[in-house]
Amino acid sequence: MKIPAIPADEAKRLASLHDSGLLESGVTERLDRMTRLAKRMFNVSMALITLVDEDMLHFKSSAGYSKEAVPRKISFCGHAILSDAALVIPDASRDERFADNPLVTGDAHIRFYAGHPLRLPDGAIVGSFCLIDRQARDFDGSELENLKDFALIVEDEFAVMSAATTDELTGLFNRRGFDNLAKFAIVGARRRAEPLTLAWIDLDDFKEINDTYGHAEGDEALKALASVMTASLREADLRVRYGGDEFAIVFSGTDEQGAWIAMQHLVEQVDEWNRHSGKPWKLAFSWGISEFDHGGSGELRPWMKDADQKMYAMKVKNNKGR
Ligand SMILES: Nc1nc2c(ncn2[C@@H]2O[C@H](COP(=O)(O)OP(=O)(O)OP(=O)(O)O)[C@@H](O)[C@H]2O)c(=O)[nH]1
Repeated sequence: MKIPAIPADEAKRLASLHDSGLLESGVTERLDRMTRLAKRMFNVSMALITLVDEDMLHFKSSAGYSKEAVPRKISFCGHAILSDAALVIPDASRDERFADNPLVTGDAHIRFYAGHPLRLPDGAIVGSFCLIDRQARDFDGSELENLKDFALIVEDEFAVMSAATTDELTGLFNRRGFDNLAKFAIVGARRRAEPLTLAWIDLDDFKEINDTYGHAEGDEALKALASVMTASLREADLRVRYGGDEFAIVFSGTDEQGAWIAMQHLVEQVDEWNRHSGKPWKLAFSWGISEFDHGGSGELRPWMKDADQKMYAMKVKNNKGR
């Protein structure tokens, strides 16, 4: 069996996939309609929209298949993301790359596979639109064109999904993105019995930057904080501009102490930015952190409120009361 190679731009690809929020944003009816339609139209056992992360193949939508994920190492889609063109395997049992693959020899009994890579708007190939059948079959040129059209529609859908949850100015998740993704982060943390910590951030004296130097310069300050956040935090940390000069970070697999260390690092990086920015104003913020209470109600709002109140206490303490 041939294990899929790792793409040359893997780190960038994974960063785009994680930033897109697609892994956490759950199933959507519009994608399900596409896989159901493809399954019928091509008359195959399964039609899938997959996402390939570090280790696993995730099913963003699946018609005819009920598993949540399979290891990337044995996946067909791990191969499909390596090229711009579709990967077509008429009979996997006769293909040396796949003949002894457990998905071919085992219960899944895959014979035919056709997968078209799926790109995000920034060009990163994050998964594939694929058709699978339990019988060997051919796939002609017009079917290939149809498969490509399905893939292009899904790419448009990914772009819309990502635009709806992205803050245009900073590129971070927006309020809608936060509301969707934080709920998934809670569900995941509960399932894995892992800590989850929220940081709430509010810029200090931001109105003064706007009033003294103009709105465009205020926008520069918001963008600067976003880029320092992106550079100083881990890929898996969810970075959000909640609105105005309010930002949030969801630290997965991190307790309050870990989040505190990450926030200290962010404060240092912002200080460093201030030293070299050449701007007449300084970036400064107040912050509060709150670890998710697994024994509590499981609700998002009380958790946000707790982090916001701690942020506000810091603001008052620093004589920066609103
Ligand atoms: N430039 C710019 N300003 C914005 C944007 N959204 C909100 N604002 C402004 O952000 C300011 C937020 O007000 P405050 O929260 O009182 O700002 P502050 O001066 O940081 O107050 P403290 O939090 O008490 O330090 C308001 O002046 C809004 O007009 C934006 O997208 N761009």
